[in-house]
Amino acid sequence: MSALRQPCASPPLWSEQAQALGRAATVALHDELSLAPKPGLVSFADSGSHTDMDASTFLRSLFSLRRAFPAFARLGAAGASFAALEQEGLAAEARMLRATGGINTHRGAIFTLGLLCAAAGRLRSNGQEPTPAALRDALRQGWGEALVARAQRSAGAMSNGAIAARRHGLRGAGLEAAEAFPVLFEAVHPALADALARGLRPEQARLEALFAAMAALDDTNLAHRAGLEGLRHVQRVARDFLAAGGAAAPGALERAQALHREFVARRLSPGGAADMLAAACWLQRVGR
Ligand SMILES: CC(C)(COP(=O)(O)OP(=O)(O)OC[C@H]1O[C@@H](n2cnc3c(N)ncnc32)[C@H](O[C@H]2O[C@H](COP(=O)(O)OP(=O)(O)OP(=O)(O)O)[C@@H](O)[C@H]2O)[C@@H]1O)[C@@H](O)C(=O)NCCC(=O)NCCS
Ligand SMILES: Nc1ncnc2[nH]cnc12
Repeated sequence: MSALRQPCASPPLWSEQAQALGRAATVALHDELSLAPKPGLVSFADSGSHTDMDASTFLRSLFSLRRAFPAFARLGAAGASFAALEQEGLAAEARMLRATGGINTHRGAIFTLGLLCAAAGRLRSNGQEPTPAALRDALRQGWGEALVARAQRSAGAMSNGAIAARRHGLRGAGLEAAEAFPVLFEAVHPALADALARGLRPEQARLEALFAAMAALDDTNLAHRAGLEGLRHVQRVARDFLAAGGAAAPGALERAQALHREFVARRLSPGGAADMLAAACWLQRVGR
């Protein structure tokens, strides 16, 4: 057999595409990190409501994850089982924790963006575009049943998120995934896409998307730190911000900055909403 005919002489096209899908996830996490002001969250400006991490902790975490997201996309392209994705996710979490000295920077993001990369890899390997609708279908068809079973199994788990979800009857990360991320696809990504279509600058559009996430998500980080009252407060102020014209309104940046100060004073940190922003930035890059 000639060299040209040998199977696997060069990586298949979808392997390069998996690399691009995964790289877009790392870039999207950087998009999220670099947005400021961002109420209660870590940015290059400050550490928000956190005393154990700053932007350099997040950068170390990002660097440690650079191979994980292409791996998720390749697994998706190869038709991998949910168990294989979970194994990759746990290995990525372990690398993140080694890189950050045990601090949880991106556990939720590994889960959400990992699943999205896997779904996009699956689509690309079938010659399909990772549009929002196609991604939701691929998630449901590929791993929907396993995600539902996982959400039921983990209802008794002892993670911060599971405890908060149980105590307050919230839709945590597992349930969002089991329903193919309704908040991301129905609220956060549309807010980002619409803001860009209206001509807002990328940073303004990301601020709008972050507030859309804060308004709609049952963010278990908030409930863990500040109870149901803290979560509902954040959802209310986010809805008010959007109703007052959002990121395009005069004085929006000052209002976001004032909320940042208030959240820091109350130790509020919408980490789940930050993950939704990153996921929307990834979607904007790969699946318009
Ligand atoms: C499915 C898991 C993500 C586990 O989820 P679970 O709900 O059991 O609990 P947590 O371990 O608490 O993690 C959930 C993280 O998901 C983000 N999040 C919160 N609410 C939502 C929501 N409604 N929808 C989607 N995502 C949500 C959030 O992640 C971000 O915040 C973290 C940093 O916050 P911080 O304030 O520092 O929090 P902590 O250090 O935890 O506590 P304190 O400082 O307050 O004391 C950071 O992770 C952000 O990304 C939640 O934290 C998952 O662990 C799992 O099953 N993994 C398996 C492997 C895997 O990834 N598989 C992937 C493919 S199958
Ligand atoms: N920028 C950020 N600050 C704090 N927690 C987060 N979780 C995800 N992104 C975050």
